[in-house]
Amino acid sequence: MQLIAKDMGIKIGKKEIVKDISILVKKQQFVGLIGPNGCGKSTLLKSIYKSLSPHKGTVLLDDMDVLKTSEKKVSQQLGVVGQFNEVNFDLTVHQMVMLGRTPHKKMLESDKQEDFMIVEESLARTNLLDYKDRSFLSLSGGEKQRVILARTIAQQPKFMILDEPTNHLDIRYQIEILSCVRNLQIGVLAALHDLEMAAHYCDYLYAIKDGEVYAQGTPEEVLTPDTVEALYKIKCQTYINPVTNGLGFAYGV
Ligand SMILES: Nc1ncnc2c1ncn2[C@@H]1O[C@H](COP(=O)(O)OP(=O)(O)OP(=O)(O)O)[C@@H](O)[C@H]1O
Repeated sequence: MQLIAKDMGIKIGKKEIVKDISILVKKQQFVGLIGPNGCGKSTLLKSIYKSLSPHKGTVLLDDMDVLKTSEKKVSQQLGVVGQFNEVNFDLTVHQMVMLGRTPHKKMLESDKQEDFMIVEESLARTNLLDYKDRSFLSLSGGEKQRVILARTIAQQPKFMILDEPTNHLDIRYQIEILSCVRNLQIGVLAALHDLEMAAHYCDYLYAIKDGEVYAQGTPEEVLTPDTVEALYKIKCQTYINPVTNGLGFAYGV
């Protein structure tokens, strides 16, 4: 599915947090949002997945007008892994991941064989098969994050929004999770802080600064020392990472 978020403007109180941003994610593209803390990435993503109302703008998933479509219909197509995933009630990991099937069910419809198979596959993809009977609340932050991703995979979305999906994850799981998402071969829009990960996984990047698009293009076009220095107000040099053969970054203040 293709996502077009056009002319998005978002105010919180009187403050304009997002000022006229347009984003395009072509079919099966992995697009990243980068930028310093507080620049408006989460706010923009929330407005795209209907958790916040923009004061202007349009969001199209193929020809579905997301802002004018019911949440249930949107969630049959759009999966979200948000930044804070705390829940107050306890469920097993298996039950949590089964919740991902909800948008595809009628009210009070019970779980079918197909749902169990999809949940099993989602647990396998996220390396969680051994955790399925564990209580969600007993898990570490990183394990919880993987369960939320498994739940979103079980939803079988055609497009995914990820807000800092690798928060809490150690380096190995950061790589595993982003590879897992990439392998889904669906359109993805993800806010990422790690620039090496962004360079490695993203086809296209939008750099956000003060609620506006400061730069956009391929990772090589956007992640130049000048742009990184302007975004984060640090010193930066890029190099070829000898392990990944991708872009590497050296930082200093
Ligand atoms: N409910 C709110 N009330 C007041 N200000 C808010 C609210 N939500 C967000 N903001 C402000 O909007 C700005 C953008 O926040 P946002 O969470 O979108 O940034 P971000 O780029 O995702 O940052 P981070 O990288 O830290 O997650 C921040 O200055 C934040 O304090």
